[in-house]
Amino acid sequence: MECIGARNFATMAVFTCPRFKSLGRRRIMPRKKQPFWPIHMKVKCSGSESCVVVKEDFADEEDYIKAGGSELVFVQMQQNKDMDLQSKLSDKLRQISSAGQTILDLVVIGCGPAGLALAAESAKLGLNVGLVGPDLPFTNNYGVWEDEFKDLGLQACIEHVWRDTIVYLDDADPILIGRAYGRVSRHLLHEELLKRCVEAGVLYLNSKVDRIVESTSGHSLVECEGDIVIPCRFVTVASGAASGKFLQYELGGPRVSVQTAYGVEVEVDNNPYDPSLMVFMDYRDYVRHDAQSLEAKYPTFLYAMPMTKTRVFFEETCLASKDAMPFDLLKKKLMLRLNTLGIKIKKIYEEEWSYIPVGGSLPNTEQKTLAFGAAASMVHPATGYSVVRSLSEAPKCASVLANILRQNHVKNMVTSSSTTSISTQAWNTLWPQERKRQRSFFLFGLALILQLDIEGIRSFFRAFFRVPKWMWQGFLGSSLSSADLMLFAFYMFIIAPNDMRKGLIRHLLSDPTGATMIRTYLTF
Ligand SMILES: CC(C)=CCC/C(C)=C/C=C/C(C)=C/C=C/C(C)=C/C=C/C=C(C)/C=C/C=C(C)/C=C/C=C(\C)CCC=C(C)C
Repeated sequence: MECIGARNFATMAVFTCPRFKSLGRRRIMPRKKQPFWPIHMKVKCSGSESCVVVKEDFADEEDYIKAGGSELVFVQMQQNKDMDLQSKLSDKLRQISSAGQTILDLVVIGCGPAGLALAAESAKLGLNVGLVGPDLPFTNNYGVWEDEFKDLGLQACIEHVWRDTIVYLDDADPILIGRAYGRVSRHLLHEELLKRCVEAGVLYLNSKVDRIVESTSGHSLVECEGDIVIPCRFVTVASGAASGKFLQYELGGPRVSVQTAYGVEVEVDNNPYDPSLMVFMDYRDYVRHDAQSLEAKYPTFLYAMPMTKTRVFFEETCLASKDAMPFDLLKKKLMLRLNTLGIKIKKIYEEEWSYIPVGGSLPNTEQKTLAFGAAASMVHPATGYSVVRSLSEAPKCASVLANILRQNHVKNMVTSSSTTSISTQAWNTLWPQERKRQRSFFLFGLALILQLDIEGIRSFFRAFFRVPKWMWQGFLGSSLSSADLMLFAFYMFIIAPNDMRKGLIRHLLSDPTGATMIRTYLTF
């Protein structure tokens, strides 16, 4: 078995889409037309550490693309500490399901931040909760606004805080945002969420779900590998954007776009960035590309976290594009940028490839199976951020599930029609009309960004960061109501230069997302 030729396997997350067969130096993906099978391979890395490659399981490539458009591959190191905790949970659910007597209130599929948070919050409210998914640590380096993470009581999981955040759009005045930014330790966050699950009594099963079926008594049966079947009242899929195999999405919605990024955490000489400031976006030109070139087709920015003067995490990011920007190109742009800035890389600690589907359709809210996190289209379409929203909505979603179960007395009496109607109630709480209005606005914004070239993006963000702080903060944090978003739109319109104003009106009148937004706003 071969690994990707990265220098450090400890934290590398790799996401590829079918277009990208080659990542870094070695080819690890099955070629087109080969069947898609689950891969679970142990690989020897440095010393006693071992890596695991896991690929989601789909019937075929088409099925996979339908499910979310991308092929997901995670390469990561298993860490004993995290694994020990999960394994403790593991045995219990296996025992219960083999005894075949207990019907759980809720089974959550997926052990990422969204799945763990929802499982813990639901169990805290007294529900019998099972959690099923692969036994793996988190892979992503999350960046968050410090105040938002503090509000979630997760401050202790932030490993580095910058007192302020800066945006460079051109060589003129940079924009100081006036908000502290933090880097989340994925290990601490994982441990904290696991601890919450253990304390709340979540039952864990380290397995892969094959299918979800309905029993004649109205319960759902979660069929896992190894002939384990878990009966439950509710199933919630929280296994990320590629959860399409268990869910149906609305037909005719907007196409999924993609946010791609390539990052390196490095030791450098000549770092020009102030270590007390987090660089949220650096859109300055470092090399002039021919307007027709592939590089110009994908406007990118640098996202940089200077941990010290010499240790920095740099990430070249394409905010959104219709087709995923090739990773080779992202990497090339990053290296050219660093080179032009005179930054000399002395050592690479880790590399990160990030592929985040943004936009796309909402889940079909008539289905019985529920979804949460990226599987429930909770990724912010115009920014790609999702972890804070999932963590902050987990208690609300859990309390809705708990109330619905209580009100319907389904602990003693479940029929297929009652569970369908309680699923509808749960879906309506997750995606009420108000949320749909907000999302239609974000999708309109996403479609706008997609058609801008680098100059257009610069003037757009110049206007964006000039609206009152509560507006742009609320926009990024998905906390503006649909009415606030209208106010924000008018504000942007007023302060925008004339050509941007024309562009906004043209986009509103001609892009299908404009018509959808107006329709959604008028639906009550
Ligand atoms: C690993 C992981 C997880 C990750 C990695 C990756 C990265 C690094 C990422 C990053 C990202 C970022 C930084 C992002 C950011 C973003 C932003 C800032 C965004 C923003 C956006 C904005 C928008 C969209 C806006 C919009 C606006 C609008 C739509 C407006 C409109 C207006 C109008 C229409 C007007 C009207 C008026 C009349 C009619 C008069």
